[in-house]
Amino acid sequence: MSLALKNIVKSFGATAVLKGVDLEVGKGELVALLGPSGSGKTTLLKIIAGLEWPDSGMLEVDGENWFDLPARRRQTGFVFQHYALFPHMSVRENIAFGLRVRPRGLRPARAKIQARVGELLKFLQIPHLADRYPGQLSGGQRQRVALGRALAINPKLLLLDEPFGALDAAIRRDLRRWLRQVHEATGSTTVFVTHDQEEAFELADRVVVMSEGRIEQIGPADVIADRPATPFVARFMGATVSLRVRLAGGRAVEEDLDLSALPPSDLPDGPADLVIRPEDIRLQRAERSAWNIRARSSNGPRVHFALQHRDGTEAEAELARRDADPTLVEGQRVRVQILAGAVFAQPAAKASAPTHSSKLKETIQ
Ligand SMILES: Nc1ncnc2c1ncn2[C@@H]1O[C@H](COP(=O)(O)OP(=O)(O)OP(=O)(O)O)[C@@H](O)[C@H]1O
Repeated sequence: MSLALKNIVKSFGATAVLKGVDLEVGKGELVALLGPSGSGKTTLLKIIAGLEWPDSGMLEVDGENWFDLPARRRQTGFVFQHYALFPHMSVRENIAFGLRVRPRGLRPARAKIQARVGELLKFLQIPHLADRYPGQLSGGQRQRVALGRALAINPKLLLLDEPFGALDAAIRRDLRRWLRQVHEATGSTTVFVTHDQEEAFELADRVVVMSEGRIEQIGPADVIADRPATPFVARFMGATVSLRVRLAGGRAVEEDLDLSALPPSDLPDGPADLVIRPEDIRLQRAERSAWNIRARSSNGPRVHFALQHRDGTEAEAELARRDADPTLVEGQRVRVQILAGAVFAQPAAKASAPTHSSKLKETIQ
């Protein structure tokens, strides 16, 4: 099935949590909702599941208005991080639960339920755990059972909220691969929530980046990483350095920065923000430069430089230890070369803010 959310608005009291969300998910697609804590991901997922209601907006599934359907009729399977397994039920009973509580008329016969559970145990590679209780399982095994419980009803739509959130990194990686295989085998349309970029990028066909109740960008992982649509997405992807530059004839220019490696931009001339990953900055000793190294520190394989311009502007660079010139020490003046970065026109209100070289000019005058 495919789903379309249209202009979803939701507030809790005075707090606007979703501010007009539009999203389409295609049949069989695996989509990740990615964003910082509080951006509205879980609320959006709950609205799709029928566990929360929006103030306004539409949810169409295969063209049908789902806001007319109560949660139990929506045939969605969900795994929420805090939606624990029933501790007094065995694995087999937990997986059967969703089928046993289906409304009369939709509930399969007992033998059918047993057969479906047997099938799922095999599919999830956990038949040996069938008679254990949740308390006798590892975290990873519990998540497999939780997914089994969600899949039992043959959901039209699978909704997962931080499904591997509480597990350690190695188990998360294994489960991710496994979930991708499960998704490919079932073909179910899946929406999952995560704040872990790696998880979103490895698993999803498309990633939806959310911030403060809005969608900032929707796209495949490589497009989000290489062509962030907004400064927020660029920063969220690790571009933590933001510098004011000027655009002139499609090129970013700034007196004290070497920007020659940046591709041309099609933005109009004028002030702009250049958003850069610290690892895309190269430094070279240059005694007359306006930039100097304020601090150098290291975290094992990486060396981190805190940089400061004469006008007070700050930036940071990070290099692999083997690439870091040992003479680049605190107090050293350096030429700053930007190898890659995303350029954004400044919003009109901010357009009059000085670039660091114009601030510098004001200081000199
Ligand atoms: N039932 C509720 N009552 C009041 N406020 C709520 C409720 N549920 C969520 N919120 C608020 O709505 C905002 C968005 O919450 P939501 O759980 O959707 O964000 P999220 O992006 O999933 O965050 P996280 O990654 O931390 O789970 C938060 O500010 C949260 O405090």
